[in-house]
Amino acid sequence: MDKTSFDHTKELPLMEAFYTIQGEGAYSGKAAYFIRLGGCDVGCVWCDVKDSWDADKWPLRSVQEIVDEAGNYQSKLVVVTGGEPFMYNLDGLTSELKAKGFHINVETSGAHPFSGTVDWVCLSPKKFKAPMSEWYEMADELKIIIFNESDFKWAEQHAALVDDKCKLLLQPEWSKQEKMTPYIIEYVKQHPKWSISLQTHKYLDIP
Ligand SMILES: C[S@@+](CC[C@H](N)C(=O)[O-])C[C@H]1O[C@@H](n2cnc3c(N)ncnc32)[C@H](O)[C@@H]1O
Ligand SMILES: Nc1nc2[nH]cc(C(=O)O)c2c(=O)[nH]1
Ligand code: SF4
Ligand SMILES: [Mg+2]
Repeated sequence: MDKTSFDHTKELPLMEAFYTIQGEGAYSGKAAYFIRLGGCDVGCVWCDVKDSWDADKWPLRSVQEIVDEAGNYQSKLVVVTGGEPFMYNLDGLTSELKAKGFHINVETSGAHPFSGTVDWVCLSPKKFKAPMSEWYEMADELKIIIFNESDFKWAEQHAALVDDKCKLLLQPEWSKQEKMTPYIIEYVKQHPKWSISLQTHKYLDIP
């Protein structure tokens, strides 16, 4: 059966959902409820959540249940991530979250079309499957993962496509952070339109 042949507005494959501190990007340090949908076809060699890739591994959960559980915590900030959340039509999930008063941030590679209603888009383009063009004008932050030195060029190519208000972030790939962070520091000093984003949750040892 086609993995995506169900009504996405009613149910979605949920890998995990957890209340934590946003570790990355502009909202770093803010308490947030994370909804991690299963399924991704982008195939980043360094992905830190490869377990998410096979959507069939994760149970379909009703959108209503997912949203109800989000309501059990103090923060009204939700981060929808994955896997690649836009493999699915997010109209149902996001409209239910909005109805409950959530501020919705999404983490995406941009490799699939946009759907739903969201408040903040973190676009993290991947060489393995580049973003669709519609994402550039929607991005509130552009978060480029620096795995090797060629990624600085990749970063600039994407910075040229987003609009002026978009925050520009360089984030070291976790396994390469000791090697690449000094290059990122120097790059940001030379090109101050960029900021460093660290995966602070990994340093804090929280989810
Ligand atoms: C796991 S992805 C899920 C959302 C979406 N598939 C994406 O890639 O944007 C969440 C964020 O983690 C970043 N990320 C994944 N693996 C990483 C790693 N090994 N080091 C640093 N950042 C990583 C991604 O670039 C993305 O910004
Ligand atoms: N604390 C925390 N912050 C995050 N920011 C983006 C994450 C993700 O995997 O999408 C993530 C995550 O997995 N944990
Ligand atoms: S797009 Fe995101 S979830 Fe998919 S492989 Fe890349 S980092 Fe992992
Ligand atoms: Mg993560």
